[in-house]
Amino acid sequence: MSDESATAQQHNDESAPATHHHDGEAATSQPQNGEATSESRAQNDSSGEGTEPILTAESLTQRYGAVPVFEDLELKVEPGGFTALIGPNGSGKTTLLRALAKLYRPTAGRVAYHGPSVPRPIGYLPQQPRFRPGFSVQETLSFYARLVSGDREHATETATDALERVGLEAAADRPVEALSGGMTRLLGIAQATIGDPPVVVFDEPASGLDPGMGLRVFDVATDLADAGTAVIVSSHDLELVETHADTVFMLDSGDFVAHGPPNSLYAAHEADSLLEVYRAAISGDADRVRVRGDGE
Ligand SMILES: Nc1ncnc2c1ncn2[C@@H]1O[C@H](COP(=O)(O)OP(=O)(O)OP(=O)(O)O)[C@@H](O)[C@H]1O
Repeated sequence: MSDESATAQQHNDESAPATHHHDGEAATSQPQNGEATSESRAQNDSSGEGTEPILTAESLTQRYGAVPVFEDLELKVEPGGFTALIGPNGSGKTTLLRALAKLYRPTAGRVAYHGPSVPRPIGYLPQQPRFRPGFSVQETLSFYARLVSGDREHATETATDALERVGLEAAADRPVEALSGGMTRLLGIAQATIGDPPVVVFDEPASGLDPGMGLRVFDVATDLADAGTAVIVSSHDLELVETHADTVFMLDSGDFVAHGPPNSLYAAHEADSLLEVYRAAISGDADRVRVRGDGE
């Protein structure tokens, strides 16, 4: 299967059509306020103080030719934490998330998974999930379930559980090519959680979604974190991030320019919102996309 979101083990082509993929209409989504959930969770500081990390990046460096995307990044992710990665377009979020999902070998440094030995340690939602047309939502997820566990008998049940997790069960029989963008992303999230990986990495899961659906997606991620999964999410929606994330990493010019729980970041930057922190911490002209290697 070519979908990188499948087993998160050394796949390289995120955009390659997989054996299955998606598009969808939202099933009923009743947005919940993720803030209370986030607050009720322990404040996990991904600096790793006090809790054993489940995923670490050490001296992580990625270059394309001579052009660096990031250099010597250090990162620790704890079980049950909601970690958000934010930063300007082109700052390297997708590149970093794919490294964290162990989908490619970085130029230097390493990503290490320290969790339990399971068939699927890390689930991954690509920025633009695609599924092979001609299959229904249920068939698509059943396929992934068989792929991850090798268990044909329980594949349907596993697929149904994953669909219910994202509220997409009403679309179970719909062909994946007949799903809306939001439904497709929900299917991608369901796919990424097949096999209950201890770590999930979601690349811009709320991108292109209406506000209710975006909130729903972040609430699903919060539920996963509450259940003990280490959740790593990139997003440009700073409001969703500040109401859901335990820890924020702000990536800019190849470095983490801010890192910590939202409240700590407000205090450190004398800010009242993540947007204010973002404006204070991110360098340069906010009106222009900075292209790495172009004058940097
Ligand atoms: N395969 C590649 N070859 C060369 N350069 C690449 C490649 N993939 C990414 N880059 C460059 O690496 C930088 C980081 O890209 P990346 O997609 O990781 O950024 P991002 O923060 O996810 O951006 P966005 O918020 O726009 O999705 C960009 O300058 C991009 O052009």
